[in-house]
Amino acid sequence: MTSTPVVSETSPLLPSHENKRGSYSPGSSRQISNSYRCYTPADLQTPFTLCLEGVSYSVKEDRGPWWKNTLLGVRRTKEILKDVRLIARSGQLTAILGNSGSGKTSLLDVICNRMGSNGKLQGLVWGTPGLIESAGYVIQADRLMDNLTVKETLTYTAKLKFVGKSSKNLKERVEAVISEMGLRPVRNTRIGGMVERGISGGEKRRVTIAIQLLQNPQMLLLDEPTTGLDSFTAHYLVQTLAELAQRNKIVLCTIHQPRSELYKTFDQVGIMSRGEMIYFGKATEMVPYFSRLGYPCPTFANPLDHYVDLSSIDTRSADKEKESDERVNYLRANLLQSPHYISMLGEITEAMEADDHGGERVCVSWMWNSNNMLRFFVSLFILVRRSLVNLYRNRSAFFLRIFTQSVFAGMICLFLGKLQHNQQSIQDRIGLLYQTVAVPPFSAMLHTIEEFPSLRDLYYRESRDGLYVLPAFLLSFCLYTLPFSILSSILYSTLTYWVCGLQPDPKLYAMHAATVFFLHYSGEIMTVILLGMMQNPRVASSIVALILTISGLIAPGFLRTVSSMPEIIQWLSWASPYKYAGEIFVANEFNNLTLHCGSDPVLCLRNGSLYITLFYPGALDHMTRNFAALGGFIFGFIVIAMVIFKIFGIKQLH
Ligand SMILES: Nc1ncnc2c1ncn2[C@@H]1O[C@H](COP(=O)(O)OP(=O)(O)OP(=O)(O)O)[C@@H](O)[C@H]1O
Repeated sequence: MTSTPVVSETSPLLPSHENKRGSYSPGSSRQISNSYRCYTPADLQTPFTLCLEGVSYSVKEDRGPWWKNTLLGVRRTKEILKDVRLIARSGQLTAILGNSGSGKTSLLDVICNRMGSNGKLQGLVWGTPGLIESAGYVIQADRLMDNLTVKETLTYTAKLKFVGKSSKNLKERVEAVISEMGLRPVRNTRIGGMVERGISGGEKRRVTIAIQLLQNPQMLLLDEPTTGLDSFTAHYLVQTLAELAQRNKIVLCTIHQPRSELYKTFDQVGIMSRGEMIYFGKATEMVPYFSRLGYPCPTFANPLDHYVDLSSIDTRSADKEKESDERVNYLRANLLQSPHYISMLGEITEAMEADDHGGERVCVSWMWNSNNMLRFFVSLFILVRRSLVNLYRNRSAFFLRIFTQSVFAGMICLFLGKLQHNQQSIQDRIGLLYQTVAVPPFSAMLHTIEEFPSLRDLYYRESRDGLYVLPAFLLSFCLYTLPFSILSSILYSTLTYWVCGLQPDPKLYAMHAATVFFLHYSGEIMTVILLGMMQNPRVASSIVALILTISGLIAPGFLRTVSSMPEIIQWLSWASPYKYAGEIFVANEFNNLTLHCGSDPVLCLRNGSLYITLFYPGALDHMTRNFAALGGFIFGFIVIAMVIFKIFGIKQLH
């Protein structure tokens, strides 16, 4: 097996997990070389082979109450895969079956090097050079953008995947994949979501598979591709997978409750229990094999279902568990001694000995072979455009993004009316400014909570597929929300400022609107930070709401003068954008504001500047500092978001 190296180093923009990819597992007895070799698809030789030799995978799991885990470090090791051996060759469709929790998904994760960081892998995952690195992995859930059509979904993915390729080539590839997956009739139909119906569940699965086929992988791994589909659609999908395999690909899928006819569609079947293989071999030999062991398949029973049940551990009672445990041990022991399994072990050894790459790590060059800077900016542009198109198609969300703040503003205007210049109007002004500090970040949070989680989950999948890197994703979200933030802030400010009658000076108005924008935008990014830490949007929104409410209470000084607050709270207020925004609003509005005294000339504030002197001393001199601080907060929040996503990593999605 020879191949031509094309690029000798991986890209610095490559996500860290990409750099770790290699044909050899950490526990491998073969030596792992530090150098990378890169291949173009043309270098990937046929036939392709995937071998697993003695693969065991375990994770550290928390045990007992959290405080014990945290303080005493009590963790137990959980074995997920035990001594798994298998071989799959191009042209074969292999199905991995097993009851829930038997380790099917973990097996695919291990093959594709997508295990979590708390896992320990032993044994060897070996593939023809470039095979594993270029593999397509179809996860259980369809993470797609609801409002894009099938063709648009594939076109955007192709653009992200093949930066620098001509649009004619991309179009051809997209059309080819659409035809391959039988999506022609729905190519211009929207994907659809919970509210607006689009293509069917089976078609969504096909789109998810089509995405992986864009790069024409030689190996396709699918985690339960038929889950949630009716039996006809599931059958049709598995037939498609068999056709894909016939095009010289390795297709390996885990599957739940397949129809009995599918039994003949699979070339190989693996049945797992407790992380061990109970059967691995040709599908057609499965029934005779189990029959020889004394477990014939009853007439009219689905052999796949029957033998999965047979190899499952029944935990309903201690007796049943013991009995099923003994049966599974018996089946496992027999598999290890069976002639077809022993001959497969020989094939594994033979396939790996034919490898002349000596354990070097490989990468596939076409994923990252274009100029990195160019790739970064092109992916940024595509991501922004894709998000905008997706949002624009959802008219209600699109208009809400622009006008929600204006509705708030309208309510405030209705409530306050035109502000007077009497003594009571001081209170009215402070009330208006308090709302102006509180509303923008809150309304930004509402939109981000609605839109960001699905984009984030898409990022988790697409970055694992090597489409783009974290900075491109986060910056694309910042750029995508920027025009909405600007527009809705201008609308909000214009309404409240001119209808309520704040100081009629265009320069002061511009400063007021800019401050509203800074607050709105910082609310967006603060929510992104929380959504990077927490998967559950409800928890994230509660925490953001709490932070915003507390900040609104203590930082701008509208409810209680800052100087009269306990010192610790005064210090805390420095960490909130509200403090700086509050000062700008007050300085803007109260400076040289003429106020009438009415009937009581003694208890009277004739000039707003006095209000500033009393309650916001120095606010007029701090204007530049305050604007710089607001800009700094936005920059800081973006940096924190990057760090948070780095720390919390790319979630494993199934
Ligand atoms: N990172 C992890 N930490 C702790 N336990 C894990 C981890 N990954 C997998 N497991 C456990 O390993 C076992 C096998 O999980 P896996 O998802 O591979 O099963 P499965 O056969 O795909 O199940 P299903 O058919 O329900 O999806 C389960 O008990 C699961 O809880």
